[in-house]
Amino acid sequence: MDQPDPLDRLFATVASRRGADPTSSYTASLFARGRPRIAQKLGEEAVETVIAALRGDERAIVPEAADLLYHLMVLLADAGLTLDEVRAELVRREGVSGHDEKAARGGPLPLSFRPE
Ligand SMILES: N=c1c2ncn([C@@H]3O[C@H](COP(=O)(O)OP(=O)(O)OP(=O)(O)O)[C@@H](O)[C@H]3O)c2ncn1[C@@H]1O[C@H](COP(=O)(O)O)[C@@H](O)[C@H]1O
Repeated sequence: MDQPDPLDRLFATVASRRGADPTSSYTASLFARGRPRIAQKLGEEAVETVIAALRGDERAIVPEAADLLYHLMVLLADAGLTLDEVRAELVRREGVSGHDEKAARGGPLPLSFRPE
C-alpha cells in the first residue's frame, strides 16, 4: 500500500495537536498561544530562510525551509484549513505563467521582461 506523503503525515500530526497538552507538545503550545504567536514564528522562520538564502551555503536553506513549512502548517491548521486546500490552489494555477496572471490583473511586467 502507498505510504502517505511525509508532508501529509506531518500535517495530520500538527492538526491532531489542537487541544493537546502544551507542556508535552511544542505544536500544542503554539496553538495555545494563539494566532499572533503562530504568525510571529512563521515570520521568524521566513526571515531565517531568507538569511540562509543569502549566505551562499545552499544546504543551509534545507533546515530553514523545513522550519518554515512546519510553521506554515501550524498556521493552516489554526485557521481550520488543510494542506489539500493549498494543493488545490496550486493545481488551479498550474500552467498559468506568473507574468500572464499579473498582466491579467493589470500589473506591470518586471523591467527585464518589457519589450524594448
Ligand atoms: N517539524 C517539526 C518542527 N520543526 C521545527 N520545530 C520546532 O520549532 C521551533 C523553532 O523555533 P526556533 O528555531 O525559533 O527555536 P526556539 O528558540 O527553541 O523556539 P521558541 O522558543 O522561540 O518558540 C523549535 O522548538 C523546533 O523544535 C518543530 N516541532 C515539531 N515538528 C514536527 O511536529 C511533530 C509534533 O511535535 P510536537 O507537537 O512537539 O509533539 C514532531 O514529531 C515533528 O514531526
